[in-house]
Amino acid sequence: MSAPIDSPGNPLERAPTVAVRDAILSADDLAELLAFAVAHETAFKPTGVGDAGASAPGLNAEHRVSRALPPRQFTPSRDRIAAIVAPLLPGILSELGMKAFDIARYEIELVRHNDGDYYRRHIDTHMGPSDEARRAVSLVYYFHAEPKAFTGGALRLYAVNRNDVFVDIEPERNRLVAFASWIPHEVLPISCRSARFIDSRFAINCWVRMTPPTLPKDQS
Ligand SMILES: O=C(O)CCC(=O)C(=O)O
Ligand SMILES: [Fe+2]
Repeated sequence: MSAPIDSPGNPLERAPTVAVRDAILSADDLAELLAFAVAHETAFKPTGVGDAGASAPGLNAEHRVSRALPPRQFTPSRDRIAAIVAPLLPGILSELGMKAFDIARYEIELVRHNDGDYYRRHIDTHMGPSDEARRAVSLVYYFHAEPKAFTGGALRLYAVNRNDVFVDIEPERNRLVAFASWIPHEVLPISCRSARFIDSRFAINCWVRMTPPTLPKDQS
C-alpha cells in the first residue's frame, strides 16, 4: 500500500473560500443608498437570531447586537440589488467552487452596526434534509459615510471545524463579499466613538435561496 503523494488534507479544516468584488456602485448610487439609510434611521429595529441556522429564535444579545430595517421597508431596493447581483453570480459561484443552481429568490436585509455591536460565529442556513428553499450563497455589500468613523467590524470566515483557521475581510466601502451560506462566520466588534447613526458600518445582506432538489419518492 502506498501513501498518497499529495494529501489534500481535511476539507473541514481548510480556510474558507471567499469572493470579493470592489467598486460595485457608482458614487451617485452609493450616496443615494446612504441617504436612504439615514432617512430611515428610526425604522431600524434590534436584530434577532434564529431566522436561519442560529441556535434559538428571538433576540440574543450575547450572540448578536445590531439593528436592521424591517424587510418590507427595504423592498423597493430588492429588484435593484438582484439586478446588480445576478450578472456577478456566475463568476462568484465558479470562484467559490459551486455549481450553478436554480434560484428560488433573493432575500435582502439592510443592517447597521454601531459602537459595541457584533455578530458572533454562526452560519446563515439550515443543514439536513429539507424541501425549503434554503440559503445557498451569502453576499454582503458594505457602505459607510466618509470619512469613515468606525474601526473593527471585520467579517471573519472560519474553517468549518476550526476556530484558529480563518480569513478576515475588511468591510470596505462599496465592497461585495460572497461565501457559501454554510461557512461559519462572525462580525468582529465595532468601535464608533461618535455613536451617530450616519457613522455606522452599513451592510446589505443578500441571501440567494436555492430551489430545493426533488427528493426521491419513498418507494416502500
Ligand atoms: O455584516 C456582515 O459582515 C455579515 C453579517 C452576517 O453575517 C449576517 O447578517 O448573517
Ligand atoms: Fe451571517
